[in-house]
Amino acid sequence: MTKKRALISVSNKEGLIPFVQALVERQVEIISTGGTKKLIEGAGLPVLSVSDVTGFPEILDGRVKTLHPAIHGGLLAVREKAEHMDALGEQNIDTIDFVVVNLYPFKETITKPDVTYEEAVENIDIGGPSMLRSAAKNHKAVTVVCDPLDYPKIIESLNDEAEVPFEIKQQLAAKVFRHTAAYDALIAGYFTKAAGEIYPEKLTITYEKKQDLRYGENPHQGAAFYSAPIKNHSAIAEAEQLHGKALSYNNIKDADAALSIVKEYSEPAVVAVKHMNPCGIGAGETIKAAYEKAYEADPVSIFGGIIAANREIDGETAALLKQIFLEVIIAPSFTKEAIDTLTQKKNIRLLTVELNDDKQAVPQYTSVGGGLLVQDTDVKGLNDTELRFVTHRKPTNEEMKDLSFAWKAVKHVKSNAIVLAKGDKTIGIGAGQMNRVGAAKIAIEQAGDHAKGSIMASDAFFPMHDTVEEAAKAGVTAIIQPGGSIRDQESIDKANEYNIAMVFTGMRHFKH
Ligand SMILES: NC(=O)c1ncn([C@@H]2O[C@H](COP(=O)(O)O)[C@@H](O)[C@H]2O)c1NC=O
Repeated sequence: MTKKRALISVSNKEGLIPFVQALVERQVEIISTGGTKKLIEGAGLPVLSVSDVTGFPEILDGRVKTLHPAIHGGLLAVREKAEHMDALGEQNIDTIDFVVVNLYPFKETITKPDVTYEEAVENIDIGGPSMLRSAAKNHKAVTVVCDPLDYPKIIESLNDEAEVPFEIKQQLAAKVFRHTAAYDALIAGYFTKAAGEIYPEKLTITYEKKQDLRYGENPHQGAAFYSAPIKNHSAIAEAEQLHGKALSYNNIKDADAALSIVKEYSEPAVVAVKHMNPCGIGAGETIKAAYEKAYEADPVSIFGGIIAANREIDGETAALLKQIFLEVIIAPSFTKEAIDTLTQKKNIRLLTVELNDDKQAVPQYTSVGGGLLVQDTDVKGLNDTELRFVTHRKPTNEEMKDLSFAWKAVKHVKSNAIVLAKGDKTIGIGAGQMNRVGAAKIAIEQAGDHAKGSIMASDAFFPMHDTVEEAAKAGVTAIIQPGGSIRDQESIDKANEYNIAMVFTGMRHFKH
C-alpha cells in the first residue's frame, strides 16, 4: 500500500498541530508551505516542503507556491482510471490524499479601518482555493479540510490506515465549495463596489448562519437566521441578547421593524411594534416619558409587542415595562437596575444594539417566487426645502412638529397607511388597507375623542378629497401627504373649506 500524503497550507494555524500529529501517527507524509512548514517543524513533526515535491521554489512573494501540476495532478487523478495513474507515473507525480487549507484572511483585511487597495488585492488567495477545489472535485479520493473546527471530527473518523468514510469526505467537499463561493462573493463585492457598480448582472451575496430557529413564521415552517459577513453594528443581526428565551423568526422581523422606526427619531423615543407595524410611538424629554406616550398610544395592542428605545432603559422605565407582557425590548443599553427589574421576568428577551444615524441606502433584498427584488433602503426623510404649503392656512409650529413626527412614523406603516398624532405621540394608526379612506377611518376610530385637534400623515397622495372629508369630520387640523394626484386641487379645496393646513412633501413612502 502506498504511503498517504497530506498537503497542509493554512493561514489560520489554530488547532493544527494535534491534527497533523494524528495524521503522522497514521504514517501520513506531510507536505507544507513556508509558514505552515515552520510551525510543524517547530512541533517536532516530520514535514517536506512543497518545493521538494514540485522541484520549483515559491516565487513572486508567495503568489505562486502550490500552483503546479505535481500538486494538482496528485489531487485530481482519478485513482480507478489506469490512464490517469499512468500519466502520474510518467511524470513522477504521487497522489495526495489530504488537503488542509484555509485561506488568506480577505474579510478581516478589508474590514480593517485603514486598509489599502493593494493590501486587499494581496489578500486574495489564489493557490489555496485552487487546491481546495481540486481536492473537493476529487473528494472520492481526497479528504479536504477548510475549517479548523472540523479537525476533531476528522481525527475521530480516521481509521488506522488514515482513511475517512465517504459520507464525511462528501460533506467536507460540499463545505469547501460553499466556502470558496462565499470567499469569492466577498471579493466580487469588494471590486464591484470599488468599480462603482450597484446592480451588477450577477448577484453574488453571501451570508453566514447566526442561529437555527425553532421554526419560521408558523411552527410547521423550518427556519434559520443568517447575518452579513461584513458587520453593520446598528442592525438586528448584530444585536446582543442579554436575557430571555431564544428569539423566534417573528421576533426578529418585528424587532428589525421596531429598530428601523426608532432610528428615525433623534429625541428620546420608544416604538411598540406588532406584526411589523408600529402600534404606538412616543417621543419625550426622557425615555420614560417617551415610553409612557408609546403605551398610551394604544394600551391594548402593545400587549405582547416588541419595544425599541433609542436611549438607555433606566430603572424607572423598566418598572413600567415590567407591568405588561412584552416579547422583546431592544435598546442601546440597560442600566443595572433596569436589568435587575426586567430579568425577574423569565421569558422577556432583552437585546442591546448600537444605534447610529447612518443614512446610507444599503441594498434591501426581498424574495419573490423564483427571484429576488433588490432596492435601496428608504433612508430619505423630510426635506424642508421641498415642502409645499398648499392651503390658505399654514401649519402652526406645534402642528408642524407633529406633522414631522407623524411623517417619520407613517413611512414605516404598511400601505395604505394613515397616522394620526398629537403631542409627540401617535394616537391612531391605519395600516395595510386596500383603500386610503379605509386606513383613515381605522386611524380615526382608534383615536376616538383624541382625534380632535390632531394632525394626519398619509404615506401616499390622496386620489380624491374623501380622506380630507373624513379628517375634517374627526377634527383633524393639519395634514401631511406627498401630493401629486391629478385631483390634488379637490383635496386642497376641501382642506381650505375646513381651515385645515395641508403640506405636500413631494415624496411618498409606500411600504408593501
Ligand atoms: N500561491 C500559492 O500557490 C498558494 N498556495 C497556498 N497559498 C496560501 O498560503 C497560505 C499559507 O502560507 P504559509 O504556509 O506560508 O503561512 C494559505 O492560506 C494558502 O491558502 C497560496 N497563496 C496564495 O495564493
